[in-house]
Amino acid sequence: MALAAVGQFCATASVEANLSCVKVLIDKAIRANTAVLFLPEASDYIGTPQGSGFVEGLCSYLSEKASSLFVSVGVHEIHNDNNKSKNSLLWITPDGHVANRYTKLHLFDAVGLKESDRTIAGSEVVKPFDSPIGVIGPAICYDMRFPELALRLRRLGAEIITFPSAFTLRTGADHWETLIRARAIDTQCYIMAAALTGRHNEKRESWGHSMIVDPWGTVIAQCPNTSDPCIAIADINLEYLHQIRYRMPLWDQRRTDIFGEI
Ligand SMILES: O=C(O)CNC(=O)[C@H](CS)NC(=O)CCC(=O)C(=O)O
Repeated sequence: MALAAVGQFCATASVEANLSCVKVLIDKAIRANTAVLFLPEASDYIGTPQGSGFVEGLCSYLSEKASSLFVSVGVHEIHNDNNKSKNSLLWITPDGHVANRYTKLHLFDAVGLKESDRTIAGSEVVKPFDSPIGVIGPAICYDMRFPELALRLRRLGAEIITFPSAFTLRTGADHWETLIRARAIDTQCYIMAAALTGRHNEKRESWGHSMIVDPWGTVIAQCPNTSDPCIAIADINLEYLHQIRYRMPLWDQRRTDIFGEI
């Protein structure tokens, strides 16, 4: 049995307050004996940041805990181009070391938001990497609307796909659960969808509904509808995953002769 958690909270512009929330979530995940904690996109701040040192603070807190918890967290990373940042996902080992990083490929320029004004897009798919719960393929939020990325991650060996998010209220209500379950069903992967929730500032509010979906598309854990920091936990059962892939062998049936290799 390997337990994993998705964490949810309401990030604001205060880096320090957000770090405090994340520490609470780390404590909860350790107490629940989970192997990995998945945190939302932009866990360091939403809006114009006040303060800095989020990643350093998270890493040193985690290493002080001397637990076996791994953490996946979405943050803004400095980029030297026009004061823009990268929207990145970091994979942090229990000793507080950043061992892997993915930068969001698809920026959210839609429904009145323009992420590309302050963000540089990534330029590569990151090869899925080993973890105590299985092989993880990294992706972020709006990336989930481009199924070719999730399919590529599956082809490269992913058993688990991450979508740390900060979905808008409207698109969240209409699309969030459907998109996540569709990606789980078409990749036959576990999906870890940790999301920010609540009102971040006068302009932004997020949908929340952090969830874990299994490779059959069933929602097996979901955070309650609250702005308080909380986690949802599920068992990641790779035997079950392999059964599903064996009984419905989509990957042997792809018409690569017609559509090419994904
Ligand atoms: O802005 C930041 O600091 C952090 N990044 C985000 O919140 C991003 C870009 S605005 N949000 C999304 O991608 C929402 C996607 C979405 O809601 C959908 O696909 O419907």
